[in-house]
Amino acid sequence: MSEPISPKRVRTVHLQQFKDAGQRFSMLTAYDAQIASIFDESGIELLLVGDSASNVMMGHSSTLPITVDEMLVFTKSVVNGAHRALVVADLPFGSYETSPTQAVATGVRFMKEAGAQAVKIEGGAAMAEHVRVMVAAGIPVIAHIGFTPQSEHALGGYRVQGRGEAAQALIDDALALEAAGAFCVLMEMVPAELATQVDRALRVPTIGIGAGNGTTGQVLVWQDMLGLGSGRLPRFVKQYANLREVVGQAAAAYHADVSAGTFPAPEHSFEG
Ligand SMILES: Nc1nc(=O)c2c([nH]1)NC[C@@H]1CN(c3ccc(C(=O)N[C@@H](CCC(=O)O)C(=O)O)cc3)CN21
Ligand SMILES: CC(C)C(=O)C(=O)O
Ligand SMILES: [Mg+2]
Repeated sequence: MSEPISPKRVRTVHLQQFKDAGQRFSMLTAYDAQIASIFDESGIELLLVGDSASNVMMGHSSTLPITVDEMLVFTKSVVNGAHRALVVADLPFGSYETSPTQAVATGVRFMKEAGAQAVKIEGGAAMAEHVRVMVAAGIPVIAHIGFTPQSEHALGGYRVQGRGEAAQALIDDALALEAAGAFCVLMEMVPAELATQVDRALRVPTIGIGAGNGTTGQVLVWQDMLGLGSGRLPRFVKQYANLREVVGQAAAAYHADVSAGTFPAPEHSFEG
């Protein structure tokens, strides 16, 4: 077993070192400074300011409506809370697909205005030229393939990608995006064996969500992982805590104290 990789500040080069050393790294989403600092201090290497903020922060039913300006606020907040982890911003739907020029312009905003150290875009080989031009402009890019939620209407719903004949196309997408200069390829809802095969076919590290145990890294949406939401969780989530219960019980206890007149007590009050 090689020495654990534990940089003072995580950079893209370290993620390559993880893969080269046969080690795994972790990514969680974050949308605010306090949660970012907790995950940062817990050793999470990568923080994703996901466009899942559209769902978990704003209450929309998909990622499609969130805007660049909204994502910039969440990204600035995470950058302010993160000291060690690498902060990656999701480029939202409609902000990069039109052209490599549009993708560079949006990526530059996330780096210049919010301090993101990398960005993520959804799409396969059709986005390879976008990635190439972004990387040439100095924007580190994670390529997101498999189930790409921004394309849910084109894909016909939330479903596993790359089964059967589609497997080769997914491998080809991954290779094209690596060749274009993506420093990482993220796979969402892909059969475990296929994701493992992609990780082995690529030099660069892979990150999985619903992609089994053979990717270099893993990512989850933090509210799913910590049990803050109310809905049914996707199969790929492991729930490590039940914050909804903790927070709900605390709020109810506060409400009861206020109703009963037991909060505030003298120690919470000021004398004249
Ligand atoms: N809270 C949250 N968690 C996420 O993981 C997430 C978001 N939001 N928003 C953006 C995308 C959308 N994602 C999702 C959301 C739901 C399923 C889901 O319901 N999956 C089911 C059905 C799979 C199938 O039928 O093949 C599952 O059981 O996994 C999958 C991916 C992942 N991302
Ligand atoms: C689920 C992850 C990969 C994501 O793209 C997001 O949180 O928006
Ligand atoms: Mg996303």
